[in-house]
Amino acid sequence: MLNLNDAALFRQQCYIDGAWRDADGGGTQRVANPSTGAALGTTPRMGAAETRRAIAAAEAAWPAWRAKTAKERAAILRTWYELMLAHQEDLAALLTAEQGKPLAEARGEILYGASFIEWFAEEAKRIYGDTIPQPAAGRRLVVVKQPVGVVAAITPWNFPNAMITRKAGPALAAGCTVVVKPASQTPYSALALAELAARAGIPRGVFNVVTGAAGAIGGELTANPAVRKLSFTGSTEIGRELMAQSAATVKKISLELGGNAPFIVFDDADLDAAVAGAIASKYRNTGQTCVCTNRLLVQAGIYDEFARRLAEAVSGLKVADGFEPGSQQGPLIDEAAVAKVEAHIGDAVAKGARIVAGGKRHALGGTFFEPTVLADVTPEMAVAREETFGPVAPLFRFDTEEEAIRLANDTEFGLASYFYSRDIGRVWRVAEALEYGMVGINEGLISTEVAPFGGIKQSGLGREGSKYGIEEYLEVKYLCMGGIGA
Ligand SMILES: NC(=O)C1=CN([C@@H]2O[C@H](COP(=O)(O)OP(=O)(O)OC[C@H]3O[C@@H](n4cnc5c(N)ncnc54)[C@H](OP(=O)(O)O)[C@@H]3O)[C@@H](O)[C@H]2O)C=CC1
Ligand SMILES: O=C(O)[C@H](O)CS(=O)(=O)O
Repeated sequence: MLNLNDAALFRQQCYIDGAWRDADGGGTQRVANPSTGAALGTTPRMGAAETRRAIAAAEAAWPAWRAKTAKERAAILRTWYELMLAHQEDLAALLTAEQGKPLAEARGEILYGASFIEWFAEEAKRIYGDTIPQPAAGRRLVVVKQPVGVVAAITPWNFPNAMITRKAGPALAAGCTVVVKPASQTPYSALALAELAARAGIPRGVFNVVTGAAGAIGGELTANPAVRKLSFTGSTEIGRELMAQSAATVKKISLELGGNAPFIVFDDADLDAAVAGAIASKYRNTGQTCVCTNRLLVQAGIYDEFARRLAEAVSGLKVADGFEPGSQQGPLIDEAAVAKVEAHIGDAVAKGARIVAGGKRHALGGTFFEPTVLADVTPEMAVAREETFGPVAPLFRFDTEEEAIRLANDTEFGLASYFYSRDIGRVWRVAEALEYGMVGINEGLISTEVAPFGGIKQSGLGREGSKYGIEEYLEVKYLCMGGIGA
């Protein structure tokens, strides 16, 4: 069981209108540790009725929350941030227990998640408008920005803390109120955030967490006209559905969806740096991030040496329960994730790829999997088109810069991309030619609260973090004042 310093952070009820609630019918859903399969506890299996009440609470809380000054909201958010830091160990333990990632990564996620609250506490005070030179005498034109209203946030299991704060931070800073539906596999991080929100002085109804039947909850969140904004992070498939469901009430929408990140290594790259970057980009969270490298495109002249060095480094990664000291690769989230990894490896090998590291379920059993490197991978293989979302690094070979760019862009996704080169001309040519929302240049880890995170094409809409992120939660209002005389 969990040994938290502050047991009150482990919550098995939903948080609605400032109170801890069970589902109307008392239904619950089991939450398990993906490493051991052991039950951690349950959370309420709520549906449309409870969600309606959460939305009503958020709507009722909105006028008072938006009426606070930016400085007042900033101070409360800052307190929430400081509480997250003070409880980092407990939040990290909850996260590793329910999601499986190594404790070191979970601690990092808590800091990353908290950084969005810190950042947007500051941004709250910088929501500026405009004055516009009047086009006609006697008028004055002004632009102001106002909060969009009640926000629905639906978040995935792979970053159960940071994907919530990356939405709630700007939303609350802008003066909006929020209803969160976390992933059913990882609800406890969200509920702990609600407990700390209450302690921080975030008023009842401003921040709500509902767990349960995704379709029913999502159906209410997307259909209820009181919800004016939907922010979703998860698969492209579900993102499309939610976008369609939101159309009837014309909601503002932000989507952070799937990816198929290329990682290009040119022959002028620093190979040690490229190997380190590939490890960081590919195997973080056991390959379960939307910005993980999904395809490695390696120039022919250095292909064999890069493959050798990468296979050697990957073979040294420690696969272990997230709580085991030194663990670098935790379990995959569930059996379906393992099945997808096995299917991608099987398809590639059947079509001529070679396994140069790993390649099968780990001896630990369960959903642990050997970190894997595949060589001689070609565009006909499933790994070229589908997001593996697991610890598999498929190596494709290319000859020319033009070929690398064509291969890299040959996907409906456009979230993150990476390349390694020390040629300044090539760096600018390739960075400008890649059709992605984000480009790592000689860097494998690029996510930060200060930069705009997001994709193009079918990887999503909008940006999270940075000065751009708060715009997603604001409406622009134009004031035209007449009758002012000469
Ligand atoms: N671009 C990005 O930043 C990210 C993208 N992803 C992508 O998401 C996928 C893996 O994450 P995963 O969590 O499985 O994605 P899913 O899209 O299955 O789930 C994401 C969230 O959506 C909820 N959900 C599922 N179906 C519905 C529905 N019909 N109506 C409303 N909500 C619904 C889930 O609830 P429940 O858990 O109850 O099913 C969960 O909270 C990968 O493709 C990955 O690339 C993941 C993280 C970040
Ligand atoms: O959910 C994800 O995969 C995150 O968006 C990736 S990151 O922001 O932690 O890099």
